[in-house]
Amino acid sequence: MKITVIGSRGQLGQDLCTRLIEEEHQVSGLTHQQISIEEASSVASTLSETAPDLVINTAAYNKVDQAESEPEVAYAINALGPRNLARYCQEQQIALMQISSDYVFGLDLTRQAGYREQDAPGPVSAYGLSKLAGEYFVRALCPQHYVIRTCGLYGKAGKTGNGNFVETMLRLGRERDSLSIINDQHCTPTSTRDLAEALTRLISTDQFGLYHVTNRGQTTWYELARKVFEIAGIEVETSPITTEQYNAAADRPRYSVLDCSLLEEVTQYTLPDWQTALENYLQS
Ligand SMILES: NC(=O)C1=CN([C@@H]2O[C@H](COP(=O)(O)OP(=O)(O)OC[C@H]3O[C@@H](n4cnc5c(N)ncnc54)[C@H](OP(=O)(O)O)[C@@H]3O)[C@@H](O)[C@H]2O)C=CC1
Ligand SMILES: Cc1cn([C@H]2C[C@H](O)[C@@H](COP(=O)(O)OP(=O)(O)O[C@H]3O[C@@H](C)C(=O)[C@@H](O)[C@H]3O)O2)c(=O)[nH]c1=O
Repeated sequence: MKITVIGSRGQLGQDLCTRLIEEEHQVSGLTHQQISIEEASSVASTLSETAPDLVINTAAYNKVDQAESEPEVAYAINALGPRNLARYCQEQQIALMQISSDYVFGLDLTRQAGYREQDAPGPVSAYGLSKLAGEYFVRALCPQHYVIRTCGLYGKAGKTGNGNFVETMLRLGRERDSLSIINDQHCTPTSTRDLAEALTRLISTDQFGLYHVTNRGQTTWYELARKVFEIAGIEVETSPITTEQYNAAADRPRYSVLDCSLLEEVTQYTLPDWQTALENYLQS
């Protein structure tokens, strides 16, 4: 298939390009220097050159706290960007895959079971709201769509690019004597290598729709950080704290674990559990 990956220097973009090329797809990667998804003219001119059968959009505004003070910027990239792409793909009758987030959930404070695709979303942050709007534009405007919700991404491009939680912990764990980390936000951090594998399998099915895709199991940021330190052999004192104690600019879901059984049914593929994924990442 002829595939254009937008955000090709990012964590997911890079691993996805590698995996798709291994499967002998004809891949064009677009960097932020080559396309600005919030500009319809940039979308049309760039995509008419690569002329794909499928566009995969991994580009986004990902600064969750900063989005609270500049929600219009987050909305332009995360909502109007996918809208531009959806319009273009619908006009050209090609397929679009949009990557979204577990942060479209969070409003339900009593939730304790993994979210299915048919569960009602309810974001608690400007970032989450902008990603949800992006999902709706793609689902409403482009019939041949995949919308993928995932969580807590880490991949090798995060070592040098925009960073990730695991890399932040490796750095802070070596720099500081003690760290306070949130222990009341439950989710499933996901390796972009495993996510890229799942998405590569999904596009071979032509089963369009909304999918939840994460590694297996669930944890908290505190437990994840402790596992990072254990695997990396870093000795640092860690204290579990609450979301309120951390007092970030943006609120986050207390529970945003995603149930991935639809993906498993459609692709016959189950992602590794989060601990195995983390070991693979830190050992590679
Ligand atoms: N990171 C995470 O923990 C999670 C991410 N997601 C979603 O997964 C997707 C991939 O995330 P991830 O790989 O971590 O992201 P990265 O930040 O690693 O990569 C995103 C890429 O998109 C580019 N980009 C940013 N803005 C634009 C724009 N306006 N037009 C074109 N390109 C742009 C960036 O370029 P530059 O850096 O040069 O601006 C960067 O190369 C995103 O949709 C994100 O919302 C979902 C859940 C968790
Ligand atoms: C650095 C640090 C963070 N934290 C907390 C803050 C936050 O609640 C949590 C994760 O922090 P981060 O800033 O890495 O991640 P955050 O921006 O909340 O992560 C999100 O990224 C976006 C793009 C998504 O779509 C989500 O799926 C999610 O993974 O860890 C601590 O408790 N202690 C610390 O020392």
